[in-house]
Amino acid sequence: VPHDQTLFEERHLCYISPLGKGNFGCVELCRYDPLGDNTGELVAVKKLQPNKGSNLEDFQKEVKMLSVLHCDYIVKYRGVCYSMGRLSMSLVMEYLPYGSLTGYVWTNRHNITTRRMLLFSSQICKGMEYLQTQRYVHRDLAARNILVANESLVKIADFGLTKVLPFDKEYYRLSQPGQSPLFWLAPECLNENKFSHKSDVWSFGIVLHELFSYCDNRCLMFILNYNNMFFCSVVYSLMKDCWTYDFDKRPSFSDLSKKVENMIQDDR
Ligand SMILES: C[C@H](Nc1nc(-c2c[nH]c3ncc(Cl)cc23)ncc1F)C(=O)NCC(F)(F)F
Repeated sequence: VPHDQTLFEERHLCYISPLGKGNFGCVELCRYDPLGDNTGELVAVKKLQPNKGSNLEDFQKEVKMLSVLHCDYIVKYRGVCYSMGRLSMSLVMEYLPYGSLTGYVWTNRHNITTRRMLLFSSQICKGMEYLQTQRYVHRDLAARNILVANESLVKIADFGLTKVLPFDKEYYRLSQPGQSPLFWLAPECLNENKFSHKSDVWSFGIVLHELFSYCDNRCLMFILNYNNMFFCSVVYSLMKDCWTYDFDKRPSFSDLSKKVENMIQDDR
């Protein structure tokens, strides 16, 4: 029987440190070290806090959704770890050493260029385009949910609120107001609990705003040195496109991908 690479044995999963908390439970940095010689790989392990509202069923859906995604711009699923005799499970993902985009951009705000921001924006668009091909609506696209793999690669993560569109509708209507932080939500989400690829586009506009204001939401420190004024205004018009009130008139992620690619070409 071929060894199941996606099954992690709890006894070999060595806790190292906490990575963060979410509304579901927590994510921890662990080393999966079956040889017991510290040569095992580092992984991010998402543990469900059973009593924290989100139940095992939702968690199992999140695991299933992530396990079928294969894209360079989406955090990689590694597998699951069962404990307490399959009564509880953890989601094992690749560990991205540079952490969340929020922290990365703020820490590196003095030497991060417009070009690199545009590269990150383009990668997020491509990741979202891929999600759209799977009919996934992320519903929580924000800089805090983007991870940095290295100086020139970011990945979309945290599929805890993601929904799959029904086959016959291009939007998902929540039965009651969701848990996404309001600032990132499109008007139709707030007014009608309607989520779609276009409401993810609205959130992408907020991510652009976060990126180009160095994830410092207190003030709009746009990149104001004069040679960037051009990009500043072009980036600003891109954000405004994403914030078109009527979701039918909002650009798609493939439209946005092309626009950002053109801006990167123009930046040569
Ligand atoms: C609750 C957890 N929070 C955090 N995670 C990490 C992290 C570093 N490196 C990582 N590598 C793989 C993963 Cl899954 C997380 C991290 N860093 C800071 C955090 F606050 C989380 O999942 N946040 C959502 C998202 F993953 F999108 F950032």
